[in-house]
Amino acid sequence: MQKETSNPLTIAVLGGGSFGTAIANIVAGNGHDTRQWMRDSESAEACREARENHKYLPGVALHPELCISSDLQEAVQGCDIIFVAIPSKSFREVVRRVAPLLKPGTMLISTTKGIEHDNFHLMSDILREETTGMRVGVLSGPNFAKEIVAGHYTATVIASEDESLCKDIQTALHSETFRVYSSNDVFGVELAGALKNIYAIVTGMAAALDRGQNTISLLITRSLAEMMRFAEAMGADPMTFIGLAGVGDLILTCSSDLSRNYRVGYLVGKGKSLDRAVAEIGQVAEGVNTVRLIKQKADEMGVYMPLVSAIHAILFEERPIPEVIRNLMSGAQTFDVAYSAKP
Ligand SMILES: NC(=O)C1=CN([C@@H]2O[C@H](COP(=O)(O)OP(=O)(O)OC[C@H]3O[C@@H](n4cnc5c(N)ncnc54)[C@H](O)[C@@H]3O)[C@@H](O)[C@H]2O)C=CC1
Ligand SMILES: O=C(CO)COP(=O)(O)O
Repeated sequence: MQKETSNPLTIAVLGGGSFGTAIANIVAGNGHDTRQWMRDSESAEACREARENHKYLPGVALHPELCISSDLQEAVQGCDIIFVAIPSKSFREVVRRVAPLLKPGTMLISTTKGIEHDNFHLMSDILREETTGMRVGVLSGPNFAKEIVAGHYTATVIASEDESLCKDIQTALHSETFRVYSSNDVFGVELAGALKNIYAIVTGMAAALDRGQNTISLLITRSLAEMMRFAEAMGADPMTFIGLAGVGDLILTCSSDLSRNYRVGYLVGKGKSLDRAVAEIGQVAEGVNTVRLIKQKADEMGVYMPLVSAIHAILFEERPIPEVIRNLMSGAQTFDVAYSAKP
């Protein structure tokens, strides 16, 4: 359905996958001049002709006014807002290509829940490093692309130190079924989105091993404790983790096989190799790389993250699952809640 907007903007979405398509459909539906860029001209042509992104969101009609292009310059020219929905592995390469094509003051919004391979740069770091004079934000929350396009009531978070950017993104994305909350803790929101993928692998594995709801609840709650402990050690605000981008996305991703990360864990739990599981899913599962990076960082900083160590041991150290579970269950029994509202 087309919504009238009093302030139509020019918006590009970079990335031809499921989340890029979902975001592009929302903003086009809100009456903005919207272009979706995908690198492959054949895929762009197929989406244009069928008015459907058959590979990533089969059966979902693309908005009639959404313009799909494989020409980067055409897609981003004159844009007020650019959403970057490119997997972390290729994020820098795409931002570097797009940087010289932007007008000053463009709002650049990452939707990517990952950490750059081989270093510890988050996507907003890359946006700042590769461009000058742009306004940067991060979008993250409990947001399965498939449920967004199906019109399920959904909320997300826009994080930026730039308050007016937050307002503009809230207005551009808000619809009858989509709400956008704001935060000024960019690092916390972004870290939460990346970290929760690890724990979705863990709970997917627990589901494959036929563990019940007690186990899932234990895992989700202790995952949150670990995420907050790590966030605090890294200088983020742990309270951000009790919001939509933290516990909201953690519950979502750890409870549903719509999550690719959960499915990786499930397949490994059923005996498949990690490579086989990733190949079978055929879409990005950011958590696999994030496990490696967080394990390394937590070890360097001396942060206690038993679930990260456990899933790392299973995925990358060829340790048998029963042995890893035994170790986890025999670890020290400490305080439940380490944070207190009392002064
Ligand atoms: N799918 C979802 O429900 C959600 C995904 N996200 C995040 O959004 C990011 C993107 O995810 P999806 O769209 O779901 O991934 P996807 O696997 O569905 O699609 C990724 C897209 O990126 C493109 N791509 C890969 N390398 C590229 C390159 N070098 N240049 C240009 N394009 C390239 C692929 O061709 C594909 O179109 C991920 O970091 C994910 O964590 C965030 C919220 C929800
Ligand atoms: O981040 C997501 C939902 O909020 C999607 O999770 P997956 O990348 O595991 O599919």
